[in-house]
Amino acid sequence: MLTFEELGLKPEILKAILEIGFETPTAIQQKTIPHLLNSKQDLIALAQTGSGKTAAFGLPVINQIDSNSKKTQSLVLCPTRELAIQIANDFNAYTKFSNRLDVLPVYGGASIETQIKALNRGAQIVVGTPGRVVDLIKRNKLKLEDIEWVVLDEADEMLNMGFKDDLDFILSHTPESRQTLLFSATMSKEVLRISNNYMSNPEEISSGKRNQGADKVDHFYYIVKAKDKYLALKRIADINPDIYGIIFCRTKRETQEISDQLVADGYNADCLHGDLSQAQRDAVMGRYRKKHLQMLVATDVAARGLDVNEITHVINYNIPDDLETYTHRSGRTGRAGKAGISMAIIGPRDVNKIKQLEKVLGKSFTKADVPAAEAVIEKQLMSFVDKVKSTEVDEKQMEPFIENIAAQFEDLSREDLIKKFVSVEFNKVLEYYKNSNDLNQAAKPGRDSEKGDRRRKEGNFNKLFLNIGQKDNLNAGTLLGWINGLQSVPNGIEFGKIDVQRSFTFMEVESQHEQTILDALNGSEFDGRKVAAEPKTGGGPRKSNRPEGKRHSGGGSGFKKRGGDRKPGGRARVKAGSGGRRR
Ligand SMILES: Nc1ncnc2c1ncn2[C@@H]1O[C@H](COP(=O)(O)OP(=O)(O)OP(=O)(O)O)[C@@H](O)[C@H]1O
Repeated sequence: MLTFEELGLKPEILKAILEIGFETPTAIQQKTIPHLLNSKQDLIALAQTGSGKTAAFGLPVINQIDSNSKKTQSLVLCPTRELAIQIANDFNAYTKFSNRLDVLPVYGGASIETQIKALNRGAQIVVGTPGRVVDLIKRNKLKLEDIEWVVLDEADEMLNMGFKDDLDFILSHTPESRQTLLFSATMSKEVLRISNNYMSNPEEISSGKRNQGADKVDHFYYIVKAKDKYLALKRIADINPDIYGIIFCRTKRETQEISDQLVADGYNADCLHGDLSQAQRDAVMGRYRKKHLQMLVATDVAARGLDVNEITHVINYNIPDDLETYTHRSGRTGRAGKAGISMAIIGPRDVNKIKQLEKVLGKSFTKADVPAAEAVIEKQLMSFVDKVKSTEVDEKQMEPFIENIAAQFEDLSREDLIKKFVSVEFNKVLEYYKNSNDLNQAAKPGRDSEKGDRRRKEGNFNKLFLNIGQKDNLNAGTLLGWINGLQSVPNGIEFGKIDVQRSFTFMEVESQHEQTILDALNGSEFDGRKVAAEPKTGGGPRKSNRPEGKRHSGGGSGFKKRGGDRKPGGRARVKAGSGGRRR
């Protein structure tokens, strides 16, 4: 294995690497550094999450920057401002001993004037998000005519976020002679599209198997009813008192809701998503990186590529449909050769998705049981005992009071005293778990199962039309999860084929339960949108004969997807996280 010295990096960079603490180059660095130092050929580099891709492009690019010129020579594009800041910070560490070399992060939500001033002073390397980079080019403040290296980091996510036009615009302002580098953990259709559109005859370098997740991550899944997902999340958090985790949710709204509920229940959590201001996002990331926050609830976009040390758990609050998303999520743990745990909380019909992930990732997932109340209580108690044992006593401060305190407890035996002290901390936990149920569910056949097919063939299914679709962040899995979580939907209803289109959905339901499902769906809300459902009678969506939102008799009108809304009659709906405050 080659050392950093043997790879041909400059002494000032080697000194910086030594100070950072990198001992040997990672597998992808072994391959990309010599290529980039010796060739101008475009490069696609694929390596698993957490394998050191930032240094794999950063070190060789920095090594070749002409620090005698103040012109911008390298542009790194990435999808989010957190990532831009992170990459710029990493580059600053690599350039610590390189004189006159400036790295500037540019991203939206922060003062453009400050960024323009810094650009006027000159920065050889600019790391930015596409929108802000376009803005700076249009204002003629960011000049790209001397760019030699363009790096596209998390390029697929940039396309997913709709930055295609921005990328076209930016790259059309860079010289043809530039070297374009694309770094990704996954080889997706988007990555291919980018290489076709923006790269010429790229060399492909990969380390490890394509699309493979981080090596040392163990994968687990829990099967629970949709309405119990939040309770399961709390139990997972409670049985891991030292958790330092990321919880991934589907939408900004869900991210905010779960985070709010966790905070209300006494957990040390906060959220990261695109509706927060720059200042809020910076504050959250700052607290999380310093470990002042134990749980970060995040959207996929906001947390893409984040490198936070020693994340213990990645929790998928729902299982994503595509492999790329799962790989990027689970890759927030198990970084730089460390171990990590990735968990998915899934519905009874989602097991087939786990099987698919197992196949493509080449890793097996272990089915785990949501811990029972007794186990959680024991774990919490023992963790408390450990904390008490390791707490340092400030004898000097304590001294004036101890005699008095001891006198107060004179009548209590040692055992009673312990019980009382522990109860101060634990009565709420014990109360919360007193009547708790087993949350575990057995796997049920997925919607494409043989049984489903057979029943469909037997003609037991009716087709429904729903006015929600992909643009409401819906897919078949989330639809089933949501419906199964509605209180008025009894267990055991079979669903057949589900066809989610952009703005509407067809779904099959057992004929004898058609009305139950229509009643439950009509008037309910999915992700803020009022749902209308009706039987599909041949030839396309049927025109509604009811005013929008008017419900069938006997159904639950106006109830929302989650979160303590009340049904008519005043009875509280099962609130995710019901059971009272934990602390
Ligand atoms: N040669 C090395 N030796 C030890 N640690 C390293 C080395 N190179 C990088 N690292 C560390 O590994 C971690 C992951 O690196 P980085 O963030 O570049 O991963 P990545 O491959 O870009 O991951 P992702 O695909 O998730 O964005 C960082 O904390 C980084 O400091």
